[in-house]
Amino acid sequence: MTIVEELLNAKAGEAVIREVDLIYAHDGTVPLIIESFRKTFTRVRKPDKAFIFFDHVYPAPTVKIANLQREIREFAREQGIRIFEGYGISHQVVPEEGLLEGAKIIIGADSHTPTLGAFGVFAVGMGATDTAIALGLGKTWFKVPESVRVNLEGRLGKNVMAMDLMLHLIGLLKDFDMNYKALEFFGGLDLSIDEKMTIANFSVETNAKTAVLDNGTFSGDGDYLREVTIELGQIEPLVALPHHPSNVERVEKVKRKIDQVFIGSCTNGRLEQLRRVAEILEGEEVSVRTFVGPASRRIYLQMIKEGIMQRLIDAGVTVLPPGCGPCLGRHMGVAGDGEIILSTTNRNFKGRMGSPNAEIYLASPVTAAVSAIYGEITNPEDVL
Ligand SMILES: CC(C)[C@H](C(=O)O)[C@@H](O)C(=O)O
Ligand code: SF4
Repeated sequence: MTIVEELLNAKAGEAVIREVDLIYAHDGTVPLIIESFRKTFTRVRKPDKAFIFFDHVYPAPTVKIANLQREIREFAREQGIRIFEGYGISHQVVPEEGLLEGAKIIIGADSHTPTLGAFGVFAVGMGATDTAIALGLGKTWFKVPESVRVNLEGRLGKNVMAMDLMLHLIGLLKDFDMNYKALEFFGGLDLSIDEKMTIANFSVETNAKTAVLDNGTFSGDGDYLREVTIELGQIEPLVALPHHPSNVERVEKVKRKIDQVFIGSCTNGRLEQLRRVAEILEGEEVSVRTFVGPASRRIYLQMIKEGIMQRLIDAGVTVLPPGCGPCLGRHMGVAGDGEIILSTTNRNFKGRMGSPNAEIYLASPVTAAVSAIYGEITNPEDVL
């Protein structure tokens, strides 16, 4: 069986109905869910298994958003659902706050819900209507996806991160139709959970339905659609050029002056990544505006304890409150016309971070940190 078949206890291609162990949504999607929910239901079936996170545009920057957030608070109160305000990005806070305990099948009203696949669970993103139905019924239907198997061998080089591995993989799969397929990763067991979450998170950009990493308990002896083996030691620092994450190039080939750097998000805003950034920036100074957004409050606190915060601030970085930050171009550092942004996030579509006339390049936190010092996209292998 593939991992997904094991988790859903059914063969690929079958349609199954399953109880959902955990359902979550955020300030960006709850208003639509409420609208959908009210058409059919009055009560959330399992309020203790449902959670709301304020992470996307928080604290509210406009009256309109403040009012939407009031509506969400009211709905949550009425239904007995807990809201996590100011805790950080949902996909990070769910495991950090222990909400994943005992859960195997998870749905989230956010496309990056498969981030949780790093923990060996089946986690998928759903739209507002499907999420509303799952909230009302406590269960939902799935078509069991077919899987592509990725074998990770060896170790990443010292200046290479999980983000580079994923840029490499998205390049490899560029012409392969990943629609409604799952990515299953085997090997790489010595990668930290922070980096494993980057792998599961970025998998979404290949168009995969979900991703799951073997935690050593799965057989992985199923029928895979395709098998890819990646020698981690051979991966070089990479960058995604505008306007798609699969538009991958070796960093050394991209000489581009930049206006802004953002290091953070559910892709790369965890401790392992921010520790690397702080090591690189220690005693240095950034030459372009640089924002660092910790993915959660716990990470933020740990940054203070470990002296990461001090080193970043000394280097001229602006540290943002925990949350999505400028990742989706709604607040806290939106891109202006003609600006060139280097970001450790997962999407660089036109207009994603603000102006449609801005250009967004995606890279690892290591590449982003050295580039922030030099003010242009810089190969870490040349300078570290
Ligand atoms: C706003 C939200 C619905 C969206 C998503 O689902 O992914 C966002 O998190 C993103 O990264 O584009
Ligand atoms: S950090 Fe970015 S990619 Fe992640 S949930 Fe927020 S907006 Fe989506």
